[in-house]
Amino acid sequence: MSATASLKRLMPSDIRALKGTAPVVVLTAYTTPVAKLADPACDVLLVGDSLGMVLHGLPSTLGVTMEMMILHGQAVMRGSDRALVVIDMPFASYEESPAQAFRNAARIMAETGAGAVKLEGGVHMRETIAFLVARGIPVMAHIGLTPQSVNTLGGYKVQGKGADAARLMADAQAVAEAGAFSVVLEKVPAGLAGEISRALPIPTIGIGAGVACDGQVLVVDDMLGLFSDFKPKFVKRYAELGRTAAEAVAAYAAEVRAKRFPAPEHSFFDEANK
Ligand SMILES: Nc1nc(=O)c2c([nH]1)NC[C@@H]1CN(c3ccc(C(=O)N[C@@H](CCC(=O)O)C(=O)O)cc3)CN21
Ligand SMILES: CC(C)C(=O)C(=O)O
Ligand SMILES: [Mg+2]
Repeated sequence: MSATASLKRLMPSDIRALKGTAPVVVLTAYTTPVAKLADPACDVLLVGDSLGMVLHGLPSTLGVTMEMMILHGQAVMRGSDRALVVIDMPFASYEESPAQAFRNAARIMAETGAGAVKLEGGVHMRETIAFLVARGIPVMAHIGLTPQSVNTLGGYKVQGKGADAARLMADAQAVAEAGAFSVVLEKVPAGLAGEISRALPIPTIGIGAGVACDGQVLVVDDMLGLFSDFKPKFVKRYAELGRTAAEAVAAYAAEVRAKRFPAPEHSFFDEANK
């Protein structure tokens, strides 16, 4: 993040306009330091509700609260000045009614300054997405594997296989028609994701949805090798920071125990009192 915010931040309309020109690069970010390092390379920083599992040790995303999303959203805004920041609406903050969704989305926008929210659901969220967009809140949709519905989906399985393909296409068409500026496709067969991407006027952002999507997203801790509780097939590790960090911690512990740390160069001395 530069001290003088010279460049204008990307807006949902800019992301929408990338369709057919350049792939949309999305990573999650939950903190200021990670936002600082990801902002120059990414188009969108997603404050995902995956932060509940990755940062807070929750067993699923269902326990994530509005307060958690706003706190981490504020941290990511402070660490970025170029990428569009999109904040996940947490479980039970939008499903009840369009009015409930607007109240909570407006609070997220007002308290963080982020440019858009994301919510899970297709055909059944059509009315809610249209309600938010009509009232000034840009929405990124999320269909396919929607982790907040893990209990009704029966696990983190591939979605849209066989006869379910038509239903997923209907979800995609519904969120686009409702006014979403982009849609995440999670754990969808690559062929179907390509078909959806060609059919929609808005960019599709894939995670486990193949290379034919208009953009890609990964959880940053997964691709850096920092989160190792599970490794889905769709994750590629671009670094092994978890291993590097564990080795550094072990070296520190050994040096403290051996009285090799701190060395004189890490210590202070008073020449008057030796
Ligand atoms: N760190 C992280 N990365 C994610 O991609 C992610 C989250 N957390 N939390 C929210 C959701 C949940 N997601 C998931 C969770 C599990 C699988 C999955 O493929 N699970 C495998 C087991 C993988 C393993 O344990 O190695 C499965 O068969 O269910 C996929 C996406 C995607 N999202
Ligand atoms: C993986 C992305 C799409 C997400 O929803 C999250 O990080 O919560
Ligand atoms: Mg999410």
